[in-house]
Amino acid sequence: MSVPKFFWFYLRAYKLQLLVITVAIIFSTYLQVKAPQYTGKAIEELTKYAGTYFATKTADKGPFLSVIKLLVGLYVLNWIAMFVQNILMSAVTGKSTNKMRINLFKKLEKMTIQYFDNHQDGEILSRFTSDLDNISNTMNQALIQVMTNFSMMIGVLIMMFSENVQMSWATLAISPVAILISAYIIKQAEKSVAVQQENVGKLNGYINEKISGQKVIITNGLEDETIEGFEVLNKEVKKATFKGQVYSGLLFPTMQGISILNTAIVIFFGGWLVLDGGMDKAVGLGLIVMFIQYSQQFYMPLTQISSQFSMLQLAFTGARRLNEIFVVDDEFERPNTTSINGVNEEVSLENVNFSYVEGKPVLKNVNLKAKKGQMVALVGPTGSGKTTVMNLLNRFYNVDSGAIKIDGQDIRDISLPSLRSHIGIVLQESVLFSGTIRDNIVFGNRDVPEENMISAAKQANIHEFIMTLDEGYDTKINDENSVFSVGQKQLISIARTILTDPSLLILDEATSNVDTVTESRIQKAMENIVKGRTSFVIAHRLKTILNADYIVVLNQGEIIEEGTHEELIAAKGFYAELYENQFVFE
Ligand SMILES: Nc1ncnc2c1ncn2[C@@H]1O[C@H](COP(=O)(O)OP(=O)(O)OP(=O)(O)O)[C@@H](O)[C@H]1O
Repeated sequence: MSVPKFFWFYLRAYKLQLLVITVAIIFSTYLQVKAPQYTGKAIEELTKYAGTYFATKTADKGPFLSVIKLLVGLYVLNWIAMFVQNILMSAVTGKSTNKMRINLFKKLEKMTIQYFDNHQDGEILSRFTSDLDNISNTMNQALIQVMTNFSMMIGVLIMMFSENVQMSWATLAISPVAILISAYIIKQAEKSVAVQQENVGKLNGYINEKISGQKVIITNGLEDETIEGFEVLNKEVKKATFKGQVYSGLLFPTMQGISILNTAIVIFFGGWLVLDGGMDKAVGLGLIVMFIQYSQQFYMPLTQISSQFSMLQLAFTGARRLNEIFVVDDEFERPNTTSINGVNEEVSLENVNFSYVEGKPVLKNVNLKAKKGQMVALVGPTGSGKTTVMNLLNRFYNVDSGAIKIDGQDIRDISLPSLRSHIGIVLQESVLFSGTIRDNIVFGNRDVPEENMISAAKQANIHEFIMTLDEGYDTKINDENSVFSVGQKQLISIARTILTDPSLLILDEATSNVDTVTESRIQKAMENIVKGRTSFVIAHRLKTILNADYIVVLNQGEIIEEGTHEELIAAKGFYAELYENQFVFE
């Protein structure tokens, strides 16, 4: 969608308001153009009145007062017209940008995990902040002024041509040059603004990343490097902003210069009309004075529009950047997908090949099967592709070739909502959302009875811990006093998953920062949650691996060994060696 189309998409619902705004602008322009005439008339009447009064000591104030009344009426009407413009524009801006914000968020919720993996959070966030702000500010502040100036220009054109056609053309002679020069400057400013917004996005991304990684920065003493990195990006923002400002700043004086040049042309041409064209001197002089004023009146709005251009630019760039998000592909769905009612026989990976980046295969011809109720442990060194298998099972990404099947049905033929409603996922770094523990456990399942929630928490081995908290299930997650450990967070998210009663489970065990008490709780919770469910576990603990029905060892995207623990030990291969060294894939 082009930028004008983008704006029209959001503004078309307010055609009536925009029409009223336009009429009000034309009306107030008319009043503004008219006002000098009435002011002149008032002076004229006042002079007449004063003349008569001084001569005769009596005079009629009536004509003067009626012009003054008219003038007051004119200003009041103009005030009303401007008030209507502003209030309506604020309403249209508020509503349309609100719709943009809603649509943007809705779009984010439909986008692929790939997009989030490939873009920094801050960069995405800056579309909600600076880009939307720029659009809103411009619509609120610059749009009415630009429209007013346009209408002024048209008004002046009409008046000029009704007075003298030859002189009008002389006044406009230089305007193509003015338009060409300003178009060039605007184009350059546009480029700089685009770079500026791009750089602001990158800077936001950087800040966001560093804030979330602050602990790592402090513990590794990386403060100075972090500041240096910030300064590099900040400098880029400064450079692009400056460049944009230079071009925008160039516009105003250039247009002023052209306007002065134009005045000279008008005087020269007017003089020629009188001297060589045989025009009456007094008429000619009046015409020159009139057109000098018109020339200034014509170039003034043109200059103002140009000076408002940098603001319009920011809004255009903002619209383009929002549009970039709207055109990103949604999650892939084949036509005519079906629903499933869970795993009834097995989940299988058949000749699965996958790469995040073309030419760099991450999974190579993977074949894997989990019978209903079985627990399959995925083990292997870091980067071997374990998380990728999980990403594919959940269809965060789609396989390049081969297929993942549930009961023989390709998961790409199952609708995403249906597939995901039967899959439960517990991530290594569990995410808790703001709100209470209760909110986090019943997440997305608000009508759930209290006893079900407590039962889930008991199975997840977290109920006892929650009961030791003063406010129990109503303890706020973001409360300063209740910082949960990684293990506790994982237990809460296990309770959340248990409550959704999935038939296929994907678990990534937490490895770090878990004390022994929490570790044994997690172990218990894991045993409870996998009971009776088909599950894939990225296992880091020996105990989990020993509990698995089947173990798959991945290395560089390939299955290098598979079988039960005993079988793998007997095979005396990669697994056996790691086991004997007590190095269990931590
Ligand atoms: N979003 C991504 N884009 C590009 N490459 C990726 C992406 N995610 C992972 N990879 C690459 O894919 C390979 C497998 O990664 P994966 O996360 O599946 O490994 P893993 O076995 O789960 O590792 P770990 O135990 O460290 O979590 C790695 O080489 C990794 O660099």
